[in-house]
Amino acid sequence: MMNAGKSDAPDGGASKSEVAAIWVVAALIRDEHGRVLLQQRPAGKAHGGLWEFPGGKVEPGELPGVALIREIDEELGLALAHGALEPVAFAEGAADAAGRAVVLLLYAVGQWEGEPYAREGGAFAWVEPAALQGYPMPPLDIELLSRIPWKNFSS
Ligand SMILES: Nc1nc2c([nH]c(=O)n2[C@@H]2O[C@H](COP(=O)(O)OP(=O)(O)OP(=O)(O)O)[C@@H](O)[C@H]2O)c(=O)[nH]1
Repeated sequence: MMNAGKSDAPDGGASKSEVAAIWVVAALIRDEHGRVLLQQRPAGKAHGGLWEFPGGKVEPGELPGVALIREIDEELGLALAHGALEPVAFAEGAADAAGRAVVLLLYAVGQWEGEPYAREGGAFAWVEPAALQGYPMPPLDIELLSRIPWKNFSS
């Protein structure tokens, strides 16, 4: 049913034509022990100090999987295998005052190579799945975490 009043839809009430989506991709990377790689956002940036699934913005015209491979190489120096990316969950944020909404796509990474190092500074950590909730995260990463079907990823 159409809602003529103020909307509580994901666009936060902004007119649809005023909302621009930012597409962001993130990786669920696990090591041989089943631990998950988290990255800490640098202080001074939006959500600074919070821990997120590593990734970044999709560039205009770029395929999400290609963006994820690029971002993980740029940020952590890991090489992901394109054929081994599996969509897991997504989360969508309300538009902010500037009419900007974020759509965050999480991919499980079946195969990767290299040793992570923080190429752009900041910290990263390998975290047991049961301990992930102890790491303060931005809102959409919290949603993704709640949607991960862990039974599909038993080690
Ligand atoms: N991972 C994540 N990103 C979010 C959330 N909410 C939200 O607005 N974002 C925004 O989504 C974008 C993620 O892209 P990014 O990781 O490349 O961000 P960045 O600050 O390094 O951007 P930059 O490359 O322009 O410096 C950022 O603008 C971040 O603020 C959220 O809940 N989780």
